[in-house]
Amino acid sequence: MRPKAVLIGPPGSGKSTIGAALADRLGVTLRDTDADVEAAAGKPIGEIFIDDGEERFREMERAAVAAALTEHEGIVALGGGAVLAAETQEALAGHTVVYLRVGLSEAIKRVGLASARPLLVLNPRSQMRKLLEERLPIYERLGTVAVDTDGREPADIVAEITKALEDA
Ligand SMILES: Nc1ncnc2c1ncn2[C@@H]1O[C@H](COP(=O)(O)OP(=O)(O)O)[C@@H](O)[C@H]1O
Ligand SMILES: O=C(O)C1=C[C@@H](OP(=O)(O)O)[C@@H](O)[C@H](O)C1
Ligand SMILES: [Mg+2]
Repeated sequence: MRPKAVLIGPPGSGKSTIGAALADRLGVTLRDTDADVEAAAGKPIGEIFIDDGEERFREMERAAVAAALTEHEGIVALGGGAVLAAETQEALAGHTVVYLRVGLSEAIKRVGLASARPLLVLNPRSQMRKLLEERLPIYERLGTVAVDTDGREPADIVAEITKALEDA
């Protein structure tokens, strides 16, 4: 069993939103590993960070990603930081990995200032800039398909991904 596509990219790139629309379009279901971690912990990600720390969140995230990649046949959306784990980088080999590109300003606009994302609560703009600098090379390397999302409607992005999957 393997997903039709795995979505990666920074927070605000649209992994969860585009993932749901893409799954709809393909008549399959979306598995969002952030939701899996929340279900396993029985609390929102913000609370996991506060109560248990980021390390514990990353440990749960690695397990959620490993399970989704082997159990799910539809679309899988990862959390933005999941690709930092060497184990996850290795597990993604051989999968169709769609990298959703987003620029700093648009990512900030999308996640908003009152972000539910614990890493972006303090100084969201500088945190996002740092995060992009660290991660962009990883996303670029792991993505087997890369799609620009700035200034584009979800439907347009979904159409491009669908076509890329057909051509693959
Ligand atoms: N192409 C897009 N254009 C405009 N807004 C978008 C687009 N993609 C996502 N969004 C919005 O950005 C926010 C973050 O999207 P989300 O899917 O949660 O991103 P991610 O899962 O990558 O962090 C949501 O409010 C969503 O509606
Ligand atoms: O970039 C990150 O490290 C994170 C991104 C979030 O997911 P989204 O990318 O879906 O926002 C979530 O997993 C957590 O807040 C950590
Ligand atoms: Mg998401």
